Amino acid sequence: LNVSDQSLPGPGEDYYTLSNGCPIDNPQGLVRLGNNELDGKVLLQDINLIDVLTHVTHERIPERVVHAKGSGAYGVFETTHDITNLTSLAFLNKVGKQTPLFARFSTVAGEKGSADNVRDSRGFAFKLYTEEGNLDWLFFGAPMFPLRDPAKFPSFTHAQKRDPSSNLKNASVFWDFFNQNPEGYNFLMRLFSDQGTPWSYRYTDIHSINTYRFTQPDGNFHYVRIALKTDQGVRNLTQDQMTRLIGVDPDFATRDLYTAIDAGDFPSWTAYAQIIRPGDAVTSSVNIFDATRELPEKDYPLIPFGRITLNRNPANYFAEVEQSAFQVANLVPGWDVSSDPILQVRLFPYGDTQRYRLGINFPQLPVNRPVYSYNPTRRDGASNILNLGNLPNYFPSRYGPQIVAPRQYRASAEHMEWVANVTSYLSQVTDNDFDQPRDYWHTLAGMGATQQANLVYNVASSLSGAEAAVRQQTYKVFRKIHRDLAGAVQNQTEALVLSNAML
Ligand code: HEM
Repeated sequence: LNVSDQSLPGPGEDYYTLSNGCPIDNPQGLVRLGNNELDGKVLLQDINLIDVLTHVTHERIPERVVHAKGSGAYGVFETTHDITNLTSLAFLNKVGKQTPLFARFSTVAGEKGSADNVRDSRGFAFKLYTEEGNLDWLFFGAPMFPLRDPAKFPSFTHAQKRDPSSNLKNASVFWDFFNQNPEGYNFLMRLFSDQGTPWSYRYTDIHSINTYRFTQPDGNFHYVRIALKTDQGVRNLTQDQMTRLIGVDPDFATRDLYTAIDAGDFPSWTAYAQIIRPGDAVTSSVNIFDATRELPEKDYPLIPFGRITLNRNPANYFAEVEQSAFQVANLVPGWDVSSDPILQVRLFPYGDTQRYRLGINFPQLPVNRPVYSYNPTRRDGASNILNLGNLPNYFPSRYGPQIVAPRQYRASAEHMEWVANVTSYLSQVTDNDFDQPRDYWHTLAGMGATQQANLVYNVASSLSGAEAAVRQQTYKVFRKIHRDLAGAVQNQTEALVLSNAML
């Protein structure tokens, strides 16, 4: 008996059954007492009815607390350049090597049924099924994150979501959060430019944001940030195009990805690494462990090393996309985290929420399963499918497999020794936090005649929904970035407030 194969109807098996496989001829019928057309009592004996009703009432599982609306696809990572001098990652050890992967792309703040094309960040998660285990990449569209202090994550998440009282999105709360935490304005500048409303997932560049480490078995390592540049070209929507599109097709980005792959028009991204030598971390122009900061391409050029192509749609959305589970903690030899506090903290919540969302045995689900995994103490638990058969549940054991060649993961960790005082740390906002937003304001001017104006219009559309005190505070923060930007935002927002009041 192969318990991992689900039996689906085949030729000659086209009949309905109870959940135990017992054939039934009338699955829509009712077992009841009484023959009268309108009058009869349903019996508990109606096994089929009780089974199908209890199944439907148990259909829903918790949606992801963030990134709830998403699309998935299978594909392949192809190594295009030799970077074995930087990392021992097995899937990069030969030019031309192909590694299968599963990807899930998402919006961040909206619920599972929310519209795709809203102004929001985009999440891009990849599960690379490498020969040395699953490597998960959980990246963003923007090259920076709004936070560098992880304990702010729950407030940030709540401020973007629905008000606990009205159950409405609340512009005052959203802007107040960022005014209290202005290190996030660098991220806001991207969010409120047209980059915040990408045409669809296929036309978006992708960034690791956090600094990771490319490692070697001898303990050497390089810091690295990854950029995946879309081969389709970047394509964004204006605010008005977004509003119209959401009205016409709230699932546009989902449809765009699915239909492109279905038609054989496979989207792809070129993978680049930005490398920082360990000794350069302290002299770098930006703090490489600060997730609110972009790592400038002029200082850290993009080194190409691969291509991701998506080429197959999932057969079943719930089984494969909804139940997919990506974790920063899914590391493999040659790849490791850095001291970035956001990244360090991200090692914990993904597995934790997935144990709640999917149950303890979620790594056994086909989409999450690595090519090989073995630890005899990982046993039992709800809905266990594999459970290592008759192998002993302890180790080492004379009754189990004899492990002949233990492999090490993260060998480089052994070479990092720390002696330090325990401190309570909270980062401070300084003028430096406004230099990248200011640079971006100037960059927008070079990106096309309307780009600065679009950002101002996009901010005004949102900020005009906030209370006067929050608006005034927002103008103050924008003034730290650029007087022209602040002036334009103030004029347009207050004009919108006035015209809304007259409606
Ligand atoms: C303190 C910081 C962060 C925390 C606590 C956090 C937490 C979470 C949680 C709880 C989920 C839902 C996971 C699930 O239900 O399977 C999630 C999803 C996700 N996060 Fe984060 N996150 C943080 C920062 C980031 C950053 C900086 C990035 C990108 C660079 C990121 C990318 C993603 C992506 C792509 C997903 C969606 C995964 C999927 O498609 O299933 N997160 N995050």
